[in-house]
Amino acid sequence: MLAYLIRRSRGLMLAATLASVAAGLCSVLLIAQINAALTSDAENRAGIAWLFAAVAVALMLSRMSSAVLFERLGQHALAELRRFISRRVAAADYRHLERVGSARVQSALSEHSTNVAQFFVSLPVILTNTVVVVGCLCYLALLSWQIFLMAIAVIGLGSIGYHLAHLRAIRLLDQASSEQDRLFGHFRALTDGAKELRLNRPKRGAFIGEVLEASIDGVRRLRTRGMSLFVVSTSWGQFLIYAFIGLVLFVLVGGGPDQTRVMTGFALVFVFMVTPLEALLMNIPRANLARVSATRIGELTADMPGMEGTAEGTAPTRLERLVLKGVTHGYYHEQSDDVFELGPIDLTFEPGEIVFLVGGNGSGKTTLAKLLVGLYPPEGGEIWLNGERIEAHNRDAYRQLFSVVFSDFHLFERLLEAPRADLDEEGNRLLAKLHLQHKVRVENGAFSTQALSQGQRKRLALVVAYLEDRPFLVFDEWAADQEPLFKEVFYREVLPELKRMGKAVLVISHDDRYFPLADRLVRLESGKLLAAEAVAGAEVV
Ligand SMILES: Nc1ncnc2c1ncn2[C@@H]1O[C@H](COP(=O)(O)OP(=O)(O)OP(=O)(O)O)[C@@H](O)[C@H]1O
Repeated sequence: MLAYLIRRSRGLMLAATLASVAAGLCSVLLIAQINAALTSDAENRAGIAWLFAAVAVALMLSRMSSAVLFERLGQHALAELRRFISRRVAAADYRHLERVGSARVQSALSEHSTNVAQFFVSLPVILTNTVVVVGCLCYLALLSWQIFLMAIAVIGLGSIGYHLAHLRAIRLLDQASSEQDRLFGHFRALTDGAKELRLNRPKRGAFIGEVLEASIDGVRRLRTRGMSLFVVSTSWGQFLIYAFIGLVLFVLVGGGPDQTRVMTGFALVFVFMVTPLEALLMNIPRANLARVSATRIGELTADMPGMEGTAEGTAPTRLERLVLKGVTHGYYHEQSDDVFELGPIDLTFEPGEIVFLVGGNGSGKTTLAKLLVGLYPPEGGEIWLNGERIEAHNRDAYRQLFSVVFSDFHLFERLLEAPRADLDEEGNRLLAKLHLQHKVRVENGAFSTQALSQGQRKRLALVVAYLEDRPFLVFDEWAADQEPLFKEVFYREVLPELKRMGKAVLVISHDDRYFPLADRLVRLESGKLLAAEAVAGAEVV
């Protein structure tokens, strides 16, 4: 994921890296000038002063550009990631998305994306300071190669300890990330379940104390342990630096003729090198946190199969005949280790026909609707539309045949679905038909408000389905929360009007007094279509 982001903004990345490296080099040059000024005689100093001033200005400019460019990169990366994740989620296979759940997606879009963007803020610090440290080591090598080798040995020793601690810390941060994904689900429950939590004190207490806070604490504990390990390894690294400085200054530098020059050089280089080294040690953990988050985002999006056939096929505009031949679908329930099997289902739909799908709770009506409209590809059997078999490559085009109001429908702020010139006019006509004209208007392609009752919002969803003007409409218990007047309007006015318009309509319903209005009644029981003779009333199956 990080590599992908770096590739996406290669030019900016290169410029920012060059600016960081230039800043590092200028820093090292500056220390060399200071050392030269300390040990040179008066007449050479004027030349050194000009060089010093030039390098100081170059350092300021390169630091500025590197920080600005990396800030830009960070924001760019954040926007890019959010775009990327949103697109992947929008295009993901629906069944897979149901399994992943919204908490993981929310976590990836917010915290993980921010962590990854933070990587680009840490990167210039890491780059600049690496150059400074490497430059200082080279300068040390020029002053004394024995001490240089010593420094390398100490750095090697420090790195091993640092690395081992890091491996453990990253594992802890990874566990913290998984817990955090769960935590985002609990945050959602905090608002989605606001009513239930207020009405039931023991439930509220248990949820807050045992579920939410336990999860908050879990993230805190794992993060604290992970980050503490980083701090411990950072302190270990810092200790080694000072141990090395002490060793060189008090033990290794003998009393040779060059002693003052070498000692001044070392003292300067060390003092100069300590801050970059510390900055390096502090910023590597942040980069690692970004890596953990990037891996999470990578996992979420990589095993998110795209919807089939989104790029191909023109959407069908006509329905002549839709046939389900022995289609099946199964849900595996992990906790109870059982499977819900729907089908095999054989059904045919034609334009201008109102079909009622009825059955007890959990009999598989919604699942059958999802199969019919192509949200679930059939695990067995076939779907044929107008003599053409629906397969992976044309499934997305096939889905464009339907308008559905599911029982857990979502209303978008804008009426995105119907780019037509008379959208406002037609929308307001339909609102009036459903007695909503005094509550809400369609203005500039959007509903003026959504602050309505659930039944009223469902009427808005019906307006949207009308405006989409698709050949096949599916209503999943649309009338369930409507008052008797609107049940009458729905069953006796809306459905016949849709029939007259030549639409095929599948109505999932529990309103048995309206069953005789169906052209055909399809009854499901435990995932199986009931035999025709078992249903009284309208024509069956
Ligand atoms: N996303 C899912 N994951 C796993 N199992 C599911 C899922 N959705 C439904 N099921 C299971 O499939 C079975 C059928 O569910 P479905 O929602 O299709 O029934 P239904 O007839 O529409 O019920 P209701 O009248 O209550 O809406 C149920 O036993 C349910 O447990």
